[in-house]
Amino acid sequence: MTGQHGPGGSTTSDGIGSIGHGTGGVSVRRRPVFTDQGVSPYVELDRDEWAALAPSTPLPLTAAELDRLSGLGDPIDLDEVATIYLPLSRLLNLYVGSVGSLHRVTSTFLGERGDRTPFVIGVGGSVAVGKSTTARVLRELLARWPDTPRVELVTTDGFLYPNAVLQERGLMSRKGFPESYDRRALLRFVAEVKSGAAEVRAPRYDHLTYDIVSGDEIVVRRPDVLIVEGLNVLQPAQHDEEGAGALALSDFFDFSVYVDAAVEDIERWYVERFLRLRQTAFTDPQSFFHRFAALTDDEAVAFARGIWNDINGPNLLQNIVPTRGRATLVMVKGPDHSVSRIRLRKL
Ligand SMILES: Nc1ncnc2c1ncn2[C@@H]1O[C@H](COP(=O)(O)OP(=O)(O)O)[C@@H](O)[C@H]1O
Ligand SMILES: CC(C)(COP(=O)(O)O)[C@@H](O)C(=O)NCCC(=O)O
Repeated sequence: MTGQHGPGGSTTSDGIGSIGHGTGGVSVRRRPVFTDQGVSPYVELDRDEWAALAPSTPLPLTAAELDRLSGLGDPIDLDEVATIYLPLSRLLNLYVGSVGSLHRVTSTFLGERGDRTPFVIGVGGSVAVGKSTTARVLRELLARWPDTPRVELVTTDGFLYPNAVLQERGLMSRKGFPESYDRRALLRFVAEVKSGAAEVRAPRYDHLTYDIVSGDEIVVRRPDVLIVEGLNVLQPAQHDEEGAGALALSDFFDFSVYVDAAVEDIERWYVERFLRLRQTAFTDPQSFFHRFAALTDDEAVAFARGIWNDINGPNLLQNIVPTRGRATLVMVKGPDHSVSRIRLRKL
């Protein structure tokens, strides 16, 4: 995947653009991205160009808060948050304002009371690319903007079919593939939250037992922002037997982020996380992976690579990468997780 990010190709010249409005008002040259298919809808910014958009607001997170945020022991550093994630939260904050105005215009036109509906953000990408970390950082940052104090984060794993169903359908080794989810239930969930329903419930997945927790639920109560994080959030609509067009989950997104990196880096992050979990979560006798806690390092690496090669790698290439061009923003990470480039949809 290296060198094939986003709608592809190298960047060429021209166009002027600025995010402006509280980002320092920087005016920078923006270049349309040309691909084999023609002009892409994205503008591409390298790390420095993006960093120049950082607002002058003081960093609203303390080191202690960041510690809490980090995925599994690899804390994201404060500098990365200030440089990359804070400007992104400002852009999202501007979108929240604009989408709210549009919504009010529609309500006025319809002669309705303009109740605010949650702003919905999708965060997609491979297993182990850093979706959860990105989503958690965005949740903390967005909650600090005055107009979006209530931010809920939901992961799509709650909509995986329970293991018993996956086993019955021969899908246990396809966990994370689109067909391993109850996609209708997921779509209904997001549509209900977006429609402003007072209380919407989702099932909960437990990574420890590797299964849906029966009788447990996540309850979402009219947040200002809902972040939906998962492998398949940008999948196109499923068509029914008659071929009639259905809605895609992303039809309910006001903004979406695809977290991208080279496949070899993501595989390494997956193996490293597996090794860390072996020393922590897997030592719990309740863990689905408990039997692997006693593996030697070499055996554990071979086992994690096996899962990557059989499940997560093929899912990334077959199902997830093809959805990248549907995101509003593509965040490209280098080998150390630092963001090297950002593509933002302008057209
Ligand atoms: N920005 C980051 N800086 C440093 N480490 C990160 C960053 N994002 C993710 N990681 C680490 O990479 C691994 C995968 O991240 P995670 O957010 O759990 O991925 P996903 O939700 O996509 O499976 C974790 O071990 C996490 O700590
Ligand atoms: C639970 C997941 C499918 C991720 O689900 P998501 O929240 O992205 O919908 C994934 O983390 C997973 O467990 N995949 C199965 C292969 C593996 O054990 O890595």
